[in-house]
Amino acid sequence: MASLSHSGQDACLVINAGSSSLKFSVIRKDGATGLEPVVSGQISGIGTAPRFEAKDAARHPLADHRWPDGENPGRSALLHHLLDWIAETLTGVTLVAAGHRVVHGGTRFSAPALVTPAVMDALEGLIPLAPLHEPHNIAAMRALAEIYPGLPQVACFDTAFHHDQPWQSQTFAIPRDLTAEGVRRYGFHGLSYEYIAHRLPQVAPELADGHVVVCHLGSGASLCAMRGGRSIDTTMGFTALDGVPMGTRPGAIDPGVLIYLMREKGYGADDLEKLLYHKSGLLGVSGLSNDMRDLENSDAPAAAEAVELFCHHVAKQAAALAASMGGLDALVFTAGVGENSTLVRSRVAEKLAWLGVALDPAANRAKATRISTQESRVPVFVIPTDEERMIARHTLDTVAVAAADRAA
Ligand SMILES: Nc1ncnc2c1ncn2[C@@H]1O[C@H](COP(=O)(O)OP(=O)(O)O)[C@@H](O)[C@H]1O
Ligand SMILES: CC(=O)OP(=O)(O)O
Ligand SMILES: [Mg+2]
Repeated sequence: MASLSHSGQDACLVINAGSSSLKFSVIRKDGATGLEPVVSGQISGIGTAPRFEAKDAARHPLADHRWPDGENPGRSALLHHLLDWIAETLTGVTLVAAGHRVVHGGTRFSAPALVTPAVMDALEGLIPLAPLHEPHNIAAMRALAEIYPGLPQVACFDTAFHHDQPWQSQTFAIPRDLTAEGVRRYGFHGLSYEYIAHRLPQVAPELADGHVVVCHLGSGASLCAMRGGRSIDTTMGFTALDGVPMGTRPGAIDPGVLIYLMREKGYGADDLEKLLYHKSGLLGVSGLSNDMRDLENSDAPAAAEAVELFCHHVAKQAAALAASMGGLDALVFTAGVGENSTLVRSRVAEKLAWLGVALDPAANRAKATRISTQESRVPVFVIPTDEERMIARHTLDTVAVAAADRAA
């Protein structure tokens, strides 16, 4: 077992439970404002072929473990594997806080919150709005409370970044009493978009006030229209089902389909939830896999069709978001698929050529930061996201404010 000794260093543990992954990072404060990862990694391929990888600060491998075929450990076993590994490996690091990505904050949470039993109960109430994520976010909080009693924990919300969007981006065309109850569009992947909003001015200062569409394409996928670093509109809505197709979710679907399935085929709420969260998207269309890598490596026509449908909707939504904010000055790709799939980026860009998008194939293959040609009217960037860094920053700030309040 590798051991990392960083004696006397105060650090923040970050847990980010996505739909196909469990990402983590231990991040220490470096000077007054800097943050430096001590160790980071993820369990990817949850539900298909789980793999645990961890790297030290210099990105040298510390762990790489795959479970044997047929042994498919559940979420809870994988979380405990991860937490045991962290406890055994990180000797000498003093954890001063833990931060969690929490997918849904509902109407109550629009900023990071210290985790208390009452907060956890409130988050339990949001499980029906994010069944693929919220239970795992809460499970990580409860597990850490047992292993590290007294460690301050902070919930950082995916919905918070979208909180101040214009009303027309947040409102469904339904009776106002339902809107007032909170049946509205919230948007997700906000920690990722917030990180990109912070990185973009460093990568392209001339775009500080530009109209930017950010494509967060992972196992869950959404797009965000951003101007001046603020969210103007996004493709996900009340839940993380809306928008573009994903690993196992369909994206936007005519609600009439759901009424048809209920009336004519006897579907109940649980059947619909299974269909929409677990059996649709790339998996449903290909009949093979929810993982973009498997589809790109397959010769099956249905795999190619699934990739094509995904790219079709990403391009269509990018154009819709450009209309929503009144322009398109740059396009950004991020997250698992956005950062790694040359094919998806190139297909999406081809479909947006009429808007002035032109990729440089060599730069695209090389995963350069700027992948468009010099002539492209719309520059295109690949910017790796870092939700964990965003969570660490919010967590340490929230804990410091709480300590100052107690001292006052
Ligand atoms: N080299 C690659 N080529 C294509 N797709 C990739 C590659 N590496 C990762 N991916 C895709 O990224 C997805 C995971 O993205 P990620 O953002 O980590 O997801 P999430 O956080 O939603 O679980 C995988 O399901 C896989 O489809
Ligand atoms: C909100 C969401 O879909 O998250 P992820 O992409 O991490 O599954
Ligand atoms: Mg994710």
